[in-house]
Amino acid sequence: MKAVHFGAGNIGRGFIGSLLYDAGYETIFVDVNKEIVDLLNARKEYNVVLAAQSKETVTIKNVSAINSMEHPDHVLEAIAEADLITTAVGPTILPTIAKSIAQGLRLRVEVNKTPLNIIACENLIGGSTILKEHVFDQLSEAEKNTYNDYFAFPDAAVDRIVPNQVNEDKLQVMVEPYYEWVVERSKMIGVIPQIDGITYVDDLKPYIERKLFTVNTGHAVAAYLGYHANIQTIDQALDNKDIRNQLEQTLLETGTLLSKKHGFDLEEHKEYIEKIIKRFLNVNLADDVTRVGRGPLRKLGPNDRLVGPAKQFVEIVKEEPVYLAKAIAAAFHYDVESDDEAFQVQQLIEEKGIRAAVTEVTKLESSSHLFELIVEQYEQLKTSK
Ligand SMILES: NC(=O)c1ccc[n+]([C@@H]2O[C@H](COP(=O)([O-])OP(=O)(O)OC[C@H]3O[C@@H](n4cnc5c(N)ncnc54)[C@H](O)[C@@H]3O)[C@@H](O)[C@H]2O)c1
Ligand SMILES: O=P(O)(O)OC[C@@H](O)[C@@H](O)[C@H](O)[C@H](O)CO
Repeated sequence: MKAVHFGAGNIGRGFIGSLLYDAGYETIFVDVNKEIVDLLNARKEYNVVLAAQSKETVTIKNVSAINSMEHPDHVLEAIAEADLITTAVGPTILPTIAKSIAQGLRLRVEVNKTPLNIIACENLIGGSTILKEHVFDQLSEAEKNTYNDYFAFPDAAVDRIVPNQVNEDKLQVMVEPYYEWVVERSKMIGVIPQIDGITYVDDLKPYIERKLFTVNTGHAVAAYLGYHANIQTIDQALDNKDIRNQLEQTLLETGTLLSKKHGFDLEEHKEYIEKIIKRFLNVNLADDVTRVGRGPLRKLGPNDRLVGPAKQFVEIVKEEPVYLAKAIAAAFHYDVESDDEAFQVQQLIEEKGIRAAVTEVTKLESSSHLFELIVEQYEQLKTSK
């Protein structure tokens, strides 16, 4: 069995590649990073190290890679032959890889008319559905009809903290021991892949919202407030009493929303929160706040981990999400120079002011209470810099 995985980065090698190997797949990574691609092809294996005291190491074999800049035609051939396609490139890269996926599917319908599942493993609600839209934008009306019969894009939620890697061995990846991969079975086509570690569910919405609005919302709180307080890593941010309290209160807001919206038992959900906080406290990860805070333009988007639950909290819980508002305000203060999205947000604030920036980035109505709350918190944080 062959899997083609787009993105041989942290989650690609450290999580998806590892589970695919355990399930007996030969994995062909597609990436634009020449150094990683060349190393994968030279060695055909790499190590995954658990960020625990044991430092347990597993060797992932049966892998190779294609540089999509140098050999775009090889990518198409690999897609034509694949039994499964997965991605972990980051939400903003999906439109780019959609072009080669569309061309690969075109070749596939000529040479290998078998069903294929394409699973986007990104931190994004409806990630595979969005990828499908980008792929279908490349197709004619006639092609769309045919391709719907052969190709499926089941949505997924992936959870494993994989920090930036600082290993001498460029292929080695250190990952936390915990992982969860949930895939929407009802949207799949053909034979369901037998991969240990995948939980199949009929409706992904509750699972992706629980993951994004707890793990990633909590992470964002620690990252943006940690950065504001000149703290370097997520575990260190949680050692700060105020940030820890802000994180717990924010997750109580999203927890209240999730239990009201999806019927999660609030007490059980609090245990889920506790487990996540313990994962954040893992000192072996040394997870930099700038990795977790990366891409604030995306993270401040209307449906992402901060504004998404804040809006829904107002609609469903019918109270003011004061802690989420503070986290959003902190994200607007995130001014890491090397982060293109942070630069864009800061430039927007400088040129048009915070009110216009909040409107443009979050798409919130400027007449809403939530909007005022964010601006108010933004001004307050200014004084504590
Ligand atoms: N790291 C984590 O803890 C974690 C956990 C769960 C989900 N995710 C999600 O997984 C995705 C990837 O995150 P990551 O941490 O692995 O990032 P990463 O930067 O380590 O990996 C992304 C990889 O994609 C490659 N890439 C960029 N453009 C490409 C292109 N056009 N074609 C093919 N490959 C391309 C990059 O070279 C890189 O190797 C994101 O959506 C992220 O939200 C990350
Ligand atoms: O990957 P991002 O940029 O969407 O979010 C940063 C982190 O919150 C994220 O990578 C987590 O480590 C991961 O989602 C844990 O499963």
